[in-house]
Amino acid sequence: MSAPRTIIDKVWDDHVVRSGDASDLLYIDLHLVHEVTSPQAFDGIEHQGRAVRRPDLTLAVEDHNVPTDSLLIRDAMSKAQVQQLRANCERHGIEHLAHGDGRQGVVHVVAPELGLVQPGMTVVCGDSHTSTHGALGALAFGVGTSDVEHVLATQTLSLARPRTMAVEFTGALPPDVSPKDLVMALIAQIGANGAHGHVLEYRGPVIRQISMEGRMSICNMTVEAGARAGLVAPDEITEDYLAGRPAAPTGAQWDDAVAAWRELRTDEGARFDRTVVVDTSELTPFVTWGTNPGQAAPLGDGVVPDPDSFSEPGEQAAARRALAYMGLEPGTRMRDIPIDTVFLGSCTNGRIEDLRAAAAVLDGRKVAPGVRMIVVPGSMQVRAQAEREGLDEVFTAAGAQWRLAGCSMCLGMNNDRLGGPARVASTSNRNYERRQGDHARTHLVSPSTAAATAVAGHLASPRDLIGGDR
Ligand SMILES: CC(C)[C@H](C(=O)O)[C@@H](O)C(=O)O
Ligand code: SF4
Repeated sequence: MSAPRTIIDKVWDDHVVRSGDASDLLYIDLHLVHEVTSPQAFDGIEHQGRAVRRPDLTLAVEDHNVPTDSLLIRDAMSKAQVQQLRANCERHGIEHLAHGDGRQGVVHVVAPELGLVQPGMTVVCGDSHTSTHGALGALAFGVGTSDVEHVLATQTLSLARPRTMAVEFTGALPPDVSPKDLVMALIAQIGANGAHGHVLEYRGPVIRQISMEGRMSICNMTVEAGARAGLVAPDEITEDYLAGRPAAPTGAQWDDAVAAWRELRTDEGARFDRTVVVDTSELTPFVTWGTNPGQAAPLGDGVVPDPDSFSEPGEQAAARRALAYMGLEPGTRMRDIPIDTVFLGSCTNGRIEDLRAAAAVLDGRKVAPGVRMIVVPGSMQVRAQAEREGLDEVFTAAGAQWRLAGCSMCLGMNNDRLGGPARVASTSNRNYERRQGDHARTHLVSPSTAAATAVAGHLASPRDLIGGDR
């Protein structure tokens, strides 16, 4: 009998075209492309007179640069980049979802909802949050532009075999703790670089209860722990999510696929290079106070930490710098931090369940005076579903703006970039300095925390609103 293997090793081994000492050449089953990291890659292959090897395994989506308040791209640079993507896709016969297409959206929301990502696949994209797709049991990596070129030309990629890490969420799951809070708690526990060089398998009883959307939020933020990728072994939740999606297999092929997916799990006794356990029983919603996703505290009783309380000099310096940028004083209770802007959206939390969670909190309530909230569905399909459920009306009645799909305020590559000083509660994944605007201070939060914060005008959880202004 062969030695027990992790699911990570199984997917890897299944895709090795050629093994080498330092790295293996892997076959790539799905290549996702967006306008920001692909222009030079297309230029590169054209310069060498090469064709795209498998246009049929490639999908392009416009997301980073598109405005979400209109279909008209006013910014000249954004327009040029989007037009270049369209021209490249046309020349190479690649399916392309343009701004205005009913399936357009953030690439990491779009590909799973079309059923393109399936268990056991390898997926790459020139984008760090490609890790999202691990939720479906795929090995999904973000790559750089030179790798995008390599994949376009050959449908393969040379990669060093990663170390493996098991992340076990154990314990009861408190009702107000969302998948976003779980992954923020993990990153706060191990640090923003704590999983460097690893691929994670999320395991244990808690992950089994979490929906596909929630698993995507968790896998999405895996890169914020420094990991290359993270995945969840497929189960019935995965099968139910995929059944009936446009690109999912049907008939006898579906039955064969499901039989194969059921075998796709870590063998008993397989060794991980590292194991991390996160006890979820005592968690409360998590929010960041600093300028990397690991600089986070529980909203329940958390305070802005004193930089001197960290043991490492590097951490102390990072905390000092973060507090200066964020304009925060040590000892301030997290829930006392006032907010003027709320962003609900992104590939972390722009899915239908995220919008439902926020709408449940906003229903019958109002966004606080002086607070601006924008709600940006992760895809046009999410937008349509939300409208079928009347969620858009809940958002607009509360005073929030209801937008088209795109990356929007997650990062400043479109006209949702914040011009002046702002303090933002954001459901996205990065709180780096200047990411949302030159003077923007970002606090990462879950969708329900974002909604409660919009109502309260300061960082707050839904529980804080009870007995309040309903
Ligand atoms: C623009 C792109 C390369 C970038 C990424 O790789 O993640 C962006 O999506 C982000 O979230 O910062
Ligand atoms: S939504 Fe944000 S994190 Fe996701 S791909 Fe777009 S910019 Fe990157």
